[in-house]
Amino acid sequence: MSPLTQSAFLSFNSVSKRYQNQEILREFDLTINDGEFFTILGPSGCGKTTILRLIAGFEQPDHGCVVLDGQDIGNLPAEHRPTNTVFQSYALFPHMSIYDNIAFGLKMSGVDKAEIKQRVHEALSVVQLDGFENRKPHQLSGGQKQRVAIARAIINRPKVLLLDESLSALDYKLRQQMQNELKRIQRQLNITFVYVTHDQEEALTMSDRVLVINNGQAQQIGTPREIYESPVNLFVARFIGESNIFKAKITQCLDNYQYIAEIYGLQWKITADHKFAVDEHVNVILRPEDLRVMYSEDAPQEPGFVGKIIERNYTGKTLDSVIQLDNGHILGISEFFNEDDPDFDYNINQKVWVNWVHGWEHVIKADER
Ligand SMILES: Nc1ncnc2c1ncn2[C@@H]1O[C@H](COP(=O)(O)OP(=O)(O)OP(=O)(O)O)[C@@H](O)[C@H]1O
Repeated sequence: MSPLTQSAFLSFNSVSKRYQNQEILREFDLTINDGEFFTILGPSGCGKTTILRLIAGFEQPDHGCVVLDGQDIGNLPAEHRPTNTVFQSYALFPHMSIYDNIAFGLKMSGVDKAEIKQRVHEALSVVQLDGFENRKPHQLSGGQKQRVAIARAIINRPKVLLLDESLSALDYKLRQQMQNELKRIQRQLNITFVYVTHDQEEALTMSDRVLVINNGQAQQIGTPREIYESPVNLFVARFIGESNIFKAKITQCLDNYQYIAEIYGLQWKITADHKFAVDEHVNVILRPEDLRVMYSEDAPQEPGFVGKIIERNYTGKTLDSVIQLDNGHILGISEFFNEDDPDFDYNINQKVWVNWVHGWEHVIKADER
């Protein structure tokens, strides 16, 4: 099902929450759709885990309500909510077999043995750990422990699975594998996943939609592409990926949201999705891969910034350079190697000329921080 056809399933309606003197959320609104992979992304301490704990029932709102599948769950104890949480620490019982770890919740609820057996095997199959039931947690790798934690969390068929920085204990390669695994599991089970992370790459890779939050305030909610390509403010632009932010002034309004803007003394044609007026100040945001660089001696007769290479890093797929413009500004550039020029490189201090592909810029008001 595409996210566009899904309906509101979990919502925060004007929720406020404070701990002692610290206000974490104020009149916070949020809508999560049925069956979507929704990620809450923000810096440390911004309130991500608090949102998850409010859904799980480990915390109660001071004001406002949390509605799940049409029901206000504010007064429902955690153990009666149709939610389950996967913690970063796995929280497995070390002395129990994998089978008993996964069966634990069902045994406690008095489910009969034959059904437990069937459901444990189903859950192990979903996380692709068939045959591991007799091992103990210490006989598993980090990734396998994480799968057991997921199997345990899905065994009682929650409507919402909450995942708190669930992959951050894994090394880079394993984390990438588990990102694909989580997406596969979510699609297979078709339940709503709410995933909390401070890792923007993880958020972009896995999610149907992402909430970017800072200081308890929603900054932007959108698909990974919307968040990356059309950040609504400078916080989102800086938090998601790398950004080159040019301070600009509108000098002429053309048709169809096109403008001439002055940046560092040069006039540039820019396209925006807002109306701006002459003399208005804006920020023009360009990602490192949006900029074009040429050796100075090859520069065409077009407007361009001039500067020199002060750093160049080979990453395998790209050459990432830092350029200092003659006016002192610093730009980050990322260029993909391609068939025409598979070995291009720069020397430190090499003089270069920089511009960008017209239309790839993203323009926001100067006061949107
Ligand atoms: N039980 C508590 N009592 C008092 N303050 C708390 C409590 N739990 C969280 N806080 C504070 O609330 C703020 C938000 O915490 P929260 O755990 O929601 O942030 P987070 O975005 O998940 O951070 P991180 O990415 O570091 O886990 C932090 O300043 C934290 O210190």
